[in-house]
Amino acid sequence: MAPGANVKHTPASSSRRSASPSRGEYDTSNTVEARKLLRTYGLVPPNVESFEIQEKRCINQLRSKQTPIGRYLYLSQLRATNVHLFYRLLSKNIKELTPLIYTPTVGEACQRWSEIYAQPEGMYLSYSDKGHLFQILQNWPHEVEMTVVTDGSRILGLGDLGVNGMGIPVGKLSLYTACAGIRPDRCLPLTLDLGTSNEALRNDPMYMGSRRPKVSAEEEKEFLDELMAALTERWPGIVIQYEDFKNPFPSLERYQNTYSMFNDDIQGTGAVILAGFINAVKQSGVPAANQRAVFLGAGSAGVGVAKQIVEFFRKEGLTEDEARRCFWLVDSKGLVTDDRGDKLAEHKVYFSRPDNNGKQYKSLEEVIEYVKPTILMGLSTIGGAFTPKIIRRMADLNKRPVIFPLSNPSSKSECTFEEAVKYTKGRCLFASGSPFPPLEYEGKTLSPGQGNNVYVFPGIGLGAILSKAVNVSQGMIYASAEALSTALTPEERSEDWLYPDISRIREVSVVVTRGVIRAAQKDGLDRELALRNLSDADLEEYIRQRMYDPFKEGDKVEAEIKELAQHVSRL
Ligand SMILES: NC(=O)C1=CN([C@@H]2O[C@H](COP(=O)(O)OP(=O)(O)OC[C@H]3O[C@@H](n4cnc5c(N)ncnc54)[C@H](O)[C@@H]3O)[C@@H](O)[C@H]2O)C=CC1
Ligand SMILES: CC(=O)C(=O)O
Ligand SMILES: [Mg+2]
Repeated sequence: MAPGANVKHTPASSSRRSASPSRGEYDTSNTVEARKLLRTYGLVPPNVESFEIQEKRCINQLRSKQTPIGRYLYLSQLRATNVHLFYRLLSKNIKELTPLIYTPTVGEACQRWSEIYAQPEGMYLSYSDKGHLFQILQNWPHEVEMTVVTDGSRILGLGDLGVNGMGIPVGKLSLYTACAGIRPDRCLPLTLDLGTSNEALRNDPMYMGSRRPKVSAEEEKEFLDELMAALTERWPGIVIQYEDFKNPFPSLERYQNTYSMFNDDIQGTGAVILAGFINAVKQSGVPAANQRAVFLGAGSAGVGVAKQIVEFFRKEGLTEDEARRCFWLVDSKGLVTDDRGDKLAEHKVYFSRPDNNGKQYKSLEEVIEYVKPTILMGLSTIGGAFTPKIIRRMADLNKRPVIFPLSNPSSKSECTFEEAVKYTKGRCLFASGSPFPPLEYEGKTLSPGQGNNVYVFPGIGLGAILSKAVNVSQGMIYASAEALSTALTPEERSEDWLYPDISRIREVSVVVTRGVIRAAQKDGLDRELALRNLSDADLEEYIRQRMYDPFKEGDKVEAEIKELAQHVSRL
C-alpha cells in the first residue's frame, strides 16, 4: 500500500501539532496576564522583557556561533520555538540575517540537510504518495495562502540535492513573511521527493529521501497535475511558487493559465534583473537599439531574464525581432546558434542565432570578441567564469560596462564585486545574485547591487493573494519589475545604486505588491474587486494593514486574553 493510503483526515483549522510555527507561548515579552492565561506562568523566567533586551541576547548568541551553518541552525531553532521573536529579529536585522537564512548559507544547509536536520519545517510528498496527495495535505494543520515548492533537482548552482533542497522553500518563505508580511502560519514549504539523479546522495545512508532515480518527465507531469489540483482544492486561494526545478518550462507552460502560480527562477529572476537593468541603462546612457547582451548560461534563469528584457526593449520602440537579436546566449557548448549541430532545448530556440555565418564560438572570450557586448550576464553556475581578462575587455569596450554575475551561492558567482571593480577601474554597473560587501575604491565607498529575486517574489505572491488573482500573468510579472525599478530613494539614485537598500525591503515590497495588484486588475484576473476603487495611496495603506507585523503579535495575544476574560466573567 502507498504510504499515503492510510492517512487520516484531520480538521483544517487544527493547530495542536508542531510541524508549524509556534505561537510564541514562551516568549519572554508576554505579560504576566498573558502567561497566566496561556498557562505558561512559571515556565519562563519572571522578567517581562522588551524587544531590545531580547534582540541583544539573540544577536550575542547568534554572533557567538563560529560558522555560518552554526548561525543558520541557531536561527532555525529560534523560528521553531518562538516564531514572532524570530521575525522581529529578522525584520530589524535584515541585512545581517538574510545571508544566513538565504543565499549563500542556505546552499550549504541544503548540501548538509540530512546531516543537520533537526525538526520538520514543511511537507514532503513522495512519488509513492501519488493518488493520495490530497489526503496527505490534510495533515498540514493550518490554512495556507502561499507555498514554495521544489523537487530539489537544481538547488541554486549546486545541482540535484533531492529532498535536501527543503532549505530553499523554508528560506524563501521566511522572506515572504519578513519582506511581504505573509503570516508565517499561512506559508507552506513543500518538497517533492521525485527521486534524485544524484547517485552519491542515493548511496548516502543519511540521505532522507527515497533511493529511486529521478522519475521520468511524463511521471513528473502526472504527479504535478495531481499536486496542483490537490493544493487548490485543499486551499482554494493558494498561490504556488515553483522553485529550483531542473527543467521548469513545461510546468510553467502547463499551469500558468489554470492556477495562481508562477516560476520564480524564470519569471521572478527575469523581473528582478529587468528592474536593475532599467536603472543600469539610465546610468550607462546606451539606448536599447545599441545594446548587445552576452549571457553566459541559457537555462531557466538566463532565458527568463532575456525574455523580460526583450519586453522592455519592445516598450522602448524596438520590434520583437530587433529586440531578440540584441542577445547572444552561451551554454556549456558555446554560442547558441541554429547550425551548431546539436538539437537545441526548446527554450533556447527563440534566442538561437542565425547570423554566425557558419562559425561556432566555443569560449566566452571568443563570443565577447565576436559580439563586443555592452552587457555581460552570468547565469551559468560557473564560479569565476568572468576572468580578469574578460572583465578588462568589457571595460575596454564600454564606458560603463554592465556586469551581472548572478549565479548562486557566492562560490558560483561568475566574479566577485572586488574583481569587477578592480578590472573595470570602478566603472562597472554591477549586480550579483549573492551579496558581496561594499568596498573602498579611490576614496569612495562602492556598494554592489544584489540582483536577486528576493526583491520581487514577496510582492508578486502578496499581490496575487490580496487581489485574489486567478492566474499570475506576464503583465503582473512585468509590473513587479517596473515597480521595483522606481522604488529607489533619491539618495540611493545619487549613489548610482541599481536596487534599493535591502533594509527597506518591506516598504519596497509594498510598492511591488501595489504594481502587481494594478496589473492583475488591468488583465481582469482579480477577484477582490473592491481594491479597484482605491487610490494608489489607499491601496498601499491597505497592503500595509494586511501585512503581518511581528511587533504587534503581543498586542493580539493581549486582545484575545481580554476577550476571553470578558467571556469568562459573563459565565
Ligand atoms: N540571482 C538570482 O536571483 C537567481 C540566480 N540564479 C542562478 O542562476 C544559475 C542558473 O540557474 P538556472 O538557469 O535555473 O539553471 P539551469 O540549469 O537551467 O541553466 C544553467 C545554464 O548554464 C549553462 N552552463 C553550464 N555550464 C556551463 C559552462 N561551463 N559554460 C557556459 N554555460 C554553462 C547550461 O548549459 C545552462 O544553459 C544558478 O546558479 C542559480 O543559482 C537562478 C535564479 C535566480
Ligand atoms: C535565487 C534563486 O532563486 C536561485 O539562485 O535559484
Ligand atoms: Mg531559485
